[in-house]
Amino acid sequence: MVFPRSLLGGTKVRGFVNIQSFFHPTTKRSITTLEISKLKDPSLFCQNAFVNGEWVKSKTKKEFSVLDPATNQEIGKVPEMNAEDIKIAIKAAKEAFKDWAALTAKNRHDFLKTLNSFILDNKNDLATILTQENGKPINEALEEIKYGAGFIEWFSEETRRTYGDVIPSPMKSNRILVQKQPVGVVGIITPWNFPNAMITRKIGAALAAGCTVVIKPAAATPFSALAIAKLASKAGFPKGVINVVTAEQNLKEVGLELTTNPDVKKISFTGSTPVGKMLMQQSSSTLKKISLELGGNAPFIVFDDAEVEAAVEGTIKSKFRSSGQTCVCANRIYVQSSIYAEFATHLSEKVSKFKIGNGFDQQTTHGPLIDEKAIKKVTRHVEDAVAKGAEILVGGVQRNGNFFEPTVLTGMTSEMDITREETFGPVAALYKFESEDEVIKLANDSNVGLAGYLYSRDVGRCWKVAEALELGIVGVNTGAISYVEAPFGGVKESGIGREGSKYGIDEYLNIKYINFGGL
Ligand SMILES: NC(=O)c1ccc[n+]([C@@H]2O[C@H](COP(=O)([O-])OP(=O)(O)OC[C@H]3O[C@@H](n4cnc5c(N)ncnc54)[C@H](O)[C@@H]3O)[C@@H](O)[C@H]2O)c1
Ligand SMILES: O=CCCC(=O)O
Repeated sequence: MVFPRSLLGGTKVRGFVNIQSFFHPTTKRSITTLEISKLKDPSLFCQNAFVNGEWVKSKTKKEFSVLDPATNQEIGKVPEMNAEDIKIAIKAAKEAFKDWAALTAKNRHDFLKTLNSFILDNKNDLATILTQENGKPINEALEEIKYGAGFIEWFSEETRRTYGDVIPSPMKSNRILVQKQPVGVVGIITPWNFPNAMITRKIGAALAAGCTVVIKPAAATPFSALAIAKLASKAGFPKGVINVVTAEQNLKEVGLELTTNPDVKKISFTGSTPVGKMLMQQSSSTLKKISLELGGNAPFIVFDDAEVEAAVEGTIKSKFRSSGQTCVCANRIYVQSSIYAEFATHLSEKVSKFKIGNGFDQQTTHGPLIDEKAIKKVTRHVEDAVAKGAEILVGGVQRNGNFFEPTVLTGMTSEMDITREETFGPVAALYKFESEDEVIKLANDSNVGLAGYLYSRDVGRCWKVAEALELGIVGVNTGAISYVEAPFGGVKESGIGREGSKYGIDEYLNIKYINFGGL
């Protein structure tokens, strides 16, 4: 069920917002328009998988369709691969590994630097492919392409800094040497919400370290991954170093092959916590190294000494990026009681001005959700909250297809589903709190710990609360936290390992200790 307009009281909800202004008529654009048909370089739109330097179909001869989430129109088809196909890709990556790992760091730097410049040269086409398959507004897609290219550039530089150590030995005749070596073939599994950057964040580090990769992108967004492979192939990467495999129905057997094949030495996964746990379990059979970037349930805390306008801006940045479909999106917004009403009013005013629509329309500020399943989850969260006493200040309604109105809820309590589950949609849920100790306790009352945010002008409080939060990432007086230079990752059930930053490359390196004697 979705909320009928009558339940929301016509065009006004609690005197705040004209919800009619949400609807962006251009959402009704012709479903025959496919922006990918206008690419400057049409060869970037690839409908085959990429294995051992070749564009291939599946042994199954089957394909699956990829839909534009804004219109549900088919964009194209990619191969439905099975375990046999994946074995071939893994074998290619294994064969390529020896030579790739043996290159000098400077050689690998040069390959990655070329890929970085090819991505930037083609950023408009890559953004078009991304918006077509993911739905996010074109300018946001462009930002993602630049963010994604940044990881390739960053790790092209880090490859030359994989330093070892010489450690003082307890023996006069010996020296303890530490060398870092690539782990081998890496299986990479990525989600649909950042179809470009979640791949480049991993392959940048893996390739820089000297590993080769088999990438399995999300079934909803394979074209961004295949476009990266096309550019890598144009950049001259040797065959087998980068492979991209695709699957939808055969997901389980493909995942099983990647996680149990003894030639894969590491799994790097970004996605939901339940799938991450399962892949970790499967990977234990061959004891693979593992990195997991999983779900979050970000607390966003606004103390009464914060600048309310700045906190509202930060909330919008954090909560509504990609229509709420990021792992670091604010999920529980805790506002101190004395400024709660003021904060809710300001936030609602801003949110009511958003324009939902097709990502290719310049007026659109927020695109569709990825699919019907996502709409159902958001709807369930809103319905559950309302049934348990929350009030809708703005939105709360599904529009046509995969569009959901950006929503602000007040009167949230711990019993509501949103408190425990990541909504992954455009719902700002406001909770009232009284004291610092209380809000730290509430924020930490979660099985996951990826990102969180706090706003206050009291420096002592900022330090104390930031250190007390059980999270991998804390934004203090900012709603933006993602940079290639910063370590990205969570604690608790949000995952294992860090991506980006100077730490990211270590996830793809083994430490070898050489006891050098006879001196
Ligand atoms: N921590 C991070 O850096 C980060 C970044 C982005 C997204 N996420 C999380 O990702 C989730 C949303 O993404 P999603 O819905 O695509 O997650 P998901 O776990 O359903 O899927 C992620 C990837 O895993 C694949 N997959 C699913 N089942 C599989 C199986 N049995 N074997 C092998 N592969 C399998 C999917 O095809 C996809 O490629 C959210 O929970 C979000 O918080 C985390
Ligand atoms: O969705 C999670 C990753 C988004 C980011 O890198 O900021």
